[in-house]
Amino acid sequence: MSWRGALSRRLAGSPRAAAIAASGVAGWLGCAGYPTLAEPASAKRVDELTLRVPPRLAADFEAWLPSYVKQLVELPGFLGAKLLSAATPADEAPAVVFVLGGPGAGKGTQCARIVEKHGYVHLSAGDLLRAERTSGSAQGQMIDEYIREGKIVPVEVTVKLLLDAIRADGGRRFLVDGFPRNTNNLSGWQGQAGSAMRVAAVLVFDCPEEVMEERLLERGKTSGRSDDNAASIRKRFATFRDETTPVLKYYEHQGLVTTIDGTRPVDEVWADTTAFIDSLEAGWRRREEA
Ligand SMILES: Nc1ncnc2c1ncn2[C@@H]1O[C@H](COP(=O)(O)OP(=O)(O)OP(=O)(O)O)[C@@H](O)[C@H]1O
Ligand SMILES: O=c1ccn([C@@H]2O[C@H](COP(=O)(O)O)[C@@H](O)[C@H]2O)c(=O)[nH]1
Repeated sequence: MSWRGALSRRLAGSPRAAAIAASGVAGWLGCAGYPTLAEPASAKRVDELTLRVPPRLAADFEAWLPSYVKQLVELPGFLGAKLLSAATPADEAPAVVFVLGGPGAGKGTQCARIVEKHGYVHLSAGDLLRAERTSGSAQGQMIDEYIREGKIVPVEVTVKLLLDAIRADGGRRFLVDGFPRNTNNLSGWQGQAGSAMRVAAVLVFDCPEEVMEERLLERGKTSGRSDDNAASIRKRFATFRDETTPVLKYYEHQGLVTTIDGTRPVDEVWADTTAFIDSLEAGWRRREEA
């Protein structure tokens, strides 16, 4: 499958910008372990740029690569690159902060404090899935198996639960905790929620596996969670490393990621977390006043 997009039209007549964009795209695809750029833009005049993508990845790429490329060509120095359409939804759309990090990194703990101090609405994708699992719905058993195995539930299920919760709440500032977990989640979100929601930031809690494992085993003594045991924890770590890392890379390239060291005591992590939310809010206020 070849992917062709608006990039070529926007870059027509701007070979320098195209070459930079091409090497950026190729570098990123390479470092994510995906196939590299098939036809680098070396011609004097660039009318079209083609990326070859294996069929199993085609749907993912179609949904989110174009928006990534849009971000790329907006960077300063990309001479002549013009957007044909807005890269981000209107500012009026409800804002979402994705909260990511390995299992046990402290996402839920910090989110609870953000809710209390800053008034955000906290939606944990894992909590929504656990609630759906016990609701007696037909898909409950399927969700149960995925969670136990540390695998990622099909995106249609998760995005529907998230969007239903967002719409039911009607708020303007949401913390979406533990999502998107893989590139399929990302494309599903962009397809179903992309135009209605604004991803304002991605907050990542960084923590080594040994520390997270200790926390989860301790939590497992009382949590009642079917995946807080040594075997499931190992699988969850592997899923995070293999599937969530490319999502983090994607948002890093968009300049949306803030990483906080989650290894420290809760209060120290919180000091950085609340400072981050304050700076996010200050940025919004400045934009509103401008
Ligand atoms: N900074 C910290 N220091 C020590 N323990 C912590 C810290 N943050 C959270 N914990 C504890 O570690 C466990 C996991 O924390 P938490 O549930 O917030 O993580 P999480 O990232 O949301 O996990 P999961 O992805 O598995 O839901 C909890 O028992 C929590 O009390
Ligand atoms: O977007 C998501 C979020 C979670 N899952 C599944 O749930 C478990 C538990 O998630 P926590 O964030 O630790 O509560 C996770 O291991 C996945 O199996 C999911 O599929 N998609």
